[in-house]
Amino acid sequence: MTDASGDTRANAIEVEHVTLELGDRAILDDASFTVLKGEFIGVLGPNGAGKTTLMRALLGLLPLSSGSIRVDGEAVVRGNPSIGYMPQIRSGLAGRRVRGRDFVAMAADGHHWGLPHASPAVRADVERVLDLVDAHALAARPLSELSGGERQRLLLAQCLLGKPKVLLLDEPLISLDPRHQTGVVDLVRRVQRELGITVLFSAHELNPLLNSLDRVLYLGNGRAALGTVDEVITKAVLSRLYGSPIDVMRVNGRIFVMSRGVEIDKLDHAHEEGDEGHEHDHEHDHDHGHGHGHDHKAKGKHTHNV
Ligand SMILES: Nc1ncnc2c1ncn2[C@@H]1O[C@H](COP(=O)(O)OP(=O)(O)OP(=O)(O)O)[C@@H](O)[C@H]1O
Repeated sequence: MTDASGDTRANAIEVEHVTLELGDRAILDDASFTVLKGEFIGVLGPNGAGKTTLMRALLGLLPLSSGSIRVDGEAVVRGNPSIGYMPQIRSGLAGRRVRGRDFVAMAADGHHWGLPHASPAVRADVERVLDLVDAHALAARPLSELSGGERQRLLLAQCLLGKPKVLLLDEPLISLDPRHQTGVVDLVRRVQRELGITVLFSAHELNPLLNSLDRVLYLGNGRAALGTVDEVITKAVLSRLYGSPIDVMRVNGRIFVMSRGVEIDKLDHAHEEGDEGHEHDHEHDHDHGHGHGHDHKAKGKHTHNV
């Protein structure tokens, strides 16, 4: 967003006419939107809509077919210290004996072997982030003894190393029960406000985020819509993004997005529950090679802040 004087300093992420293609498919097609500094954005959309792909583009891991992206005023670049990234991980950590504190330290730049080899500056940063997420009690325990919610707390601590200005959190709620989901969302919201940073938090369900998010970025059909819940979670906008008729129902403060009478979250993600074969384990430099079997064809022109 540019004000009358052309000042863009309040912008955390500027996406301008971006097209992102994987294989012969346009995941985003001429999408434009602007996230402001200090916003908590819920990133939603059907399976395969491109939530992970967008994050990878922001990290400079995926070339843009066209358009431009700026993060904190700068063109995207690999290894951008302004960005903290939590990849979508749903397994692999539970079996690890590494202690929480060492696990956090392993994410510090150049300190893949944990605390014993870390510099005083890294050690201090590890303590700072453990404090931020209130994880000192977890720091001495092995990951294998922690709950999913507690491991998420340490993953968040890792993302906060180096004082990033933007956090990209890819589906942190996956595999968590509703109580732990609420705990993770509340924690991210608290830390985000405390530090005044910008958060993109992807999820396949809107309701756990409803009380925390400032705006929603909804992806689908090659398009993106960014706005408040009331602006985006509507029959008109979602029908456009899904490419088929969508109904939106509000019941007791919760919102249900329905397609032909069935809740769409359940349709889209039913196969994920306990589906070991579908797991993602994204590392910064790994290819994102899983397939979903959805056919998203970009149609027409798209996306803007609504
Ligand atoms: N290397 C690739 N080549 C072709 N298509 C790909 C490649 N990597 C991913 N895709 C496809 O691109 C689409 C976007 O995937 P992405 O993981 O970004 O979606 P998502 O919104 O994060 O989905 P989910 O909710 O399942 O995590 C998917 O349909 C995926 O199968």
